Amino acid sequence: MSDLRIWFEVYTKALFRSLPLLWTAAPKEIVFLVAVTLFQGFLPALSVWITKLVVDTVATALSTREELGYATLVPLLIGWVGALLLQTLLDPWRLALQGNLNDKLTAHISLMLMSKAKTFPDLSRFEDSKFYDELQLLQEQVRYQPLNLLANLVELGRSFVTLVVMVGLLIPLAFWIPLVIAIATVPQVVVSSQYGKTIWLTLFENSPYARRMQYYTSVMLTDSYAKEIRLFQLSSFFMKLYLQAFQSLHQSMRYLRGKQAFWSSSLAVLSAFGNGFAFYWVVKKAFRGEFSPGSVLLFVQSLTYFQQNLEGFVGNWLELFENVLYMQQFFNFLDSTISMPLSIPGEKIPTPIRSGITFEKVHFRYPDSGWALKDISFTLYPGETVAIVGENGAGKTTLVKLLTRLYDPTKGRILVDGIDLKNLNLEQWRQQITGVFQDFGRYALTLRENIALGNLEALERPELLKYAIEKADIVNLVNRFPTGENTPLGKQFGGTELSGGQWQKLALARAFVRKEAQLLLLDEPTAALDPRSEYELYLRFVELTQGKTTILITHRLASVLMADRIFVLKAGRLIEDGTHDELLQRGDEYTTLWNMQAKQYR
Ligand SMILES: Nc1ncnc2c1ncn2[C@@H]1O[C@H](COP(=O)(O)OP(=O)(O)OP(=O)(O)O)[C@@H](O)[C@H]1O
Repeated sequence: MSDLRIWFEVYTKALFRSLPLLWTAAPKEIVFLVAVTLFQGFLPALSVWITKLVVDTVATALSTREELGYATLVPLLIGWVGALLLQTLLDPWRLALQGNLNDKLTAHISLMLMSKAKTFPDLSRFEDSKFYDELQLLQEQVRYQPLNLLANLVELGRSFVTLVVMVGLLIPLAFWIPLVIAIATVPQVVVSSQYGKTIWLTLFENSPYARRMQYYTSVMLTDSYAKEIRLFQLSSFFMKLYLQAFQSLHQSMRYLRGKQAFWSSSLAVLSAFGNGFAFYWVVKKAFRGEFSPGSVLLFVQSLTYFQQNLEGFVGNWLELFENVLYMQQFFNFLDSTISMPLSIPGEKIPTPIRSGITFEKVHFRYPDSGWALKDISFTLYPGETVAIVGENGAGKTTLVKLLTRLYDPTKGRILVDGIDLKNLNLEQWRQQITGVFQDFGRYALTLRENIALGNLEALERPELLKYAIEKADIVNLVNRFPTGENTPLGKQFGGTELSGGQWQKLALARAFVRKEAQLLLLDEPTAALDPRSEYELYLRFVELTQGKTTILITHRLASVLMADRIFVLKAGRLIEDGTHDELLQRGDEYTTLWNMQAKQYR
């Protein structure tokens, strides 16, 4: 019982928190929707009442053998047709209002989701699969859950109005009739609500399956995988995986939905008995002449409306349940604390950095994983270029993630001119960094915007854009397009598709457009470039990195010759540190790697 009470409290809290939030999204549409729907709630009662009047007038005329005059009939006819017409006329307007409301609610909630996501400064949330599952579910259902919450609430209101008016019509005949029918319906409401809750929670628990289904669909239906799917003939394989995930999800849902339907339909029999009994009672009374024919008609119609609206009421109540649970999950997301402690406003960034960036016994492990970095200590001196080499999985990219504070070290510290990175203002720190990640973005925007993402000022400063274009050596590429910098890129919205290497050059331009950054991070920046482009880029390397502290991660050892120092990482440890010549003289890991590559060229 106390469990039920807690549940009820959580539910009502989420409901009442949702209302002001939805209200701010579209107050005008909500007012109109409520007004139209509630007004529609009165209309059935109006037509039932007019029908009764018509029947009674006809019956009296028949018994007294009087002529029915137009003066009596026409107002009744107008009233009856008017009520019917209003109901039909208002429906399209209600639908149009709901459409507009849905657009606004979806945009409002989606923006709130994005605003919250913006407050996560690190990557840990996005790499936590449970959290990611929940976020996906919220995002998928944003198009209908908030709207349905309002629609169901308003419908509840409408059904309630109709119910109250029908009760008003029924009570003069027999006060106990609505009471009996309502009581017979209560068990159905309670049981259905319980199942509604269980079904939603099960859906939530099973969201990894739902996400897998979505993933397999995207593998089959998007262009990113189209080549391999066809070459390796993988369609059936992915469809099988999809079916497996579907069956796991569907099995538990089907069972619960079946149970819910069984109990709801069984309990519906109870309310049918209530109705049947009331019907028998009224017809008997009419036979005895205690009720007029109009009253019998009024009774039968009111009872039908009463029953229909009661069912509608229960249905809306159940759906509302699911909608509120969605909103509750949404609020859980909004209330989730940020995963990284931030120093606000934080200490100012030394400009320029004078003594350097120091890693002091830094250890790092990803959540639920082993150590990715162990006991790393070094200093990056201002203006120097350090190349980091090492096998796949050695920890090179992780090191860059710590430097950009996409994660904090698990143990140890990173110091910038002696100040702990955690105490610096994060936003300002990131403004000091530029670079190219291994998995750089390919945005479906114009070429100009793709570059300016590195420094949005460039949208208004053509000279800055020109500077980045020249530095990344893409003047010819830009000039090749008739629309130049304004050429839309990416296939998503019908833009021009670039080659892998051209995209990478664009990513380099994006890095260079952040001209004032002190730190340049290049994680495999030439992996997709042709030998000539790569050669030309490295020829200008000194000029490109002028005035910046640079970290270059690369597997092509020829390019590390540009570096002042080379770090060799192995299984998360920094095992060697020195110039190319020093490391070759030492004859350890670096020498082995160097000789392996040199042999290939020979
Ligand atoms: N998001 C993550 N969650 C858990 N483990 C991760 C994550 N990213 C990387 N790792 C693990 O951390 C280790 C270091 O990975 P990292 O990406 O830093 O290697 P790398 O040296 O950059 O490799 P590569 O040369 O292949 O790019 C690897 O064992 C990897 O499996």
